[in-house]
Formats: sequence, structure tokens, C-alpha cells
Amino acid sequence: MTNDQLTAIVLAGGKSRRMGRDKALIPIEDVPMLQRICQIAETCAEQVYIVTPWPERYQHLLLPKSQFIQELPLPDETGNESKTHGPLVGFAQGLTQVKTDWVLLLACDLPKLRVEVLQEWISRLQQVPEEAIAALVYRNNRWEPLCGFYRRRCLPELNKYIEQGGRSFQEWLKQYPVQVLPLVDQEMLFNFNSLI
Ligand SMILES: Nc1nc2c(ncn2[C@@H]2O[C@H](COP(=O)(O)OP(=O)(O)OP(=O)(O)O)[C@@H](O)[C@H]2O)c(=O)[nH]1
Ligand SMILES: [Mg+2]
Repeated sequence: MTNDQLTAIVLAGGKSRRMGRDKALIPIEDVPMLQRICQIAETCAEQVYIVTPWPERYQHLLLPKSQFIQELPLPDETGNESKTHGPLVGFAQGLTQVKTDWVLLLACDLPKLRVEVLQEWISRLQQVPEEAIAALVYRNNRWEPLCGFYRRRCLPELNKYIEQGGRSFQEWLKQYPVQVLPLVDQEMLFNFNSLI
């Protein structure tokens, strides 16, 4: 698969409640987390979208090939407009712009993410059975939804689930076949939620 057959979506819209400050801007080896993730994404995909409710916060980062998608507010359960609705809604909003059959979804807080592992996974995508809507790592009895691949065609089903009030990747994924990706280096999916 070539880079122009894959789009990447990077999510940067969390409230970082556990960390206490915006994880996207925390530097790892002097490079802010979001910039680092986008650089990796840019080596895998021609088009990289950053879905965020606050693009102005990240405008100063060096992201030559990435484009912002401003997340739109949705009314919450109480009828009030809320800026963020969690990663599933951010993903669905990004997916509306995608034109390729496969999309790589990434959280912005994966300091140990490795490009070679992503490349190896990408080389397997063409063999994923047609019925599988995603290809993800499975561990500790759950899918790792924020570092893996989805087929663009899952968007209508995803929107239906969200309209019904669903917000959980795990619950949504349970309804479909998903291809398991091998994870040799467990560390790679380490995400930081509090200072190490
Ligand atoms: N676009 C978007 N991204 C989100 C949203 N909520 C979480 N994310 C992203 O999803 C990834 C994983 O989220 P979490 O690890 O829960 O991060 P968080 O929500 O900022 O942190 P906590 O408040 O401690 O849960 C991170 O890359 C977040 O930026 C959202 O509402 N919109
Ligand atoms: Mg969260």
C-alpha cells in the first residue's frame, strides 16, 4: 500500500484531566507530543488531519503536511452545547473528510510510538478480510482503538451509533469483525496520563 492510499487522523481534543495540562503540548525530547505524532503520521500517509476543538492552540507547531479539522460542538445529554465529546465523536468528524479506503487513527499521547511498527502493520492491510471494519491491537480484554486502522466505510454505522448516544469505542467495535494486529513491543502503546 502506498502513502496516498492511507489517510491519518490524529486526535487532540482531550481535557487532559489526569495529566493536568494539555498532553498534546508536552515536549518529549524537546518536541511537543502532537508535533511528534504528526511527524510519524506524515511518513505513513499523504494526508494527515488533526481533529481538535481548539486549532489555535497548536497553530505554532511545525506540521508541514497536516491539516486541522475543527471539531464542532454537539449538544450533550442535558441539551447544552459541549465542545468535546470524547475520541469516538472526534474520529467520526475526521472520518467525514477521508477519501481513502483505510485510515490510521492515532491519539496524540503515544510517546513511544514507532514508525517501523506502523509501516509493518500497513504492509498487512491489503490482506485484511473484507468483512473486518478495523485492524487493531487486542490486549487486556480490550481493543486499543487509538493506534490502529479503520475502513472509511464504517462511517455511516459509526454515525448511527453516535446519534443513539453511543460514545464507547469498545462497545461500538463489539458489533463487528475486527482484525487483530500483532504487538511485539508492549511499550509502544504506552500513553501517559500522569507524570512519569
Ligand atoms: N478530538 C478529540 N480528541 C479527544 C477527545 N477526547 C479525547 N481525545 C483524544 O483522545 C486521546 C486519548 O484520550 P485520553 O487519554 O482520555 O486523554 P484526555 O481525555 O485528554 O485525558 P483525561 O481527561 O485524563 O481522560 C488523546 O489523544 C486525546 O487528545 C475529544 O473530545 N475530541
Ligand atoms: Mg479521556
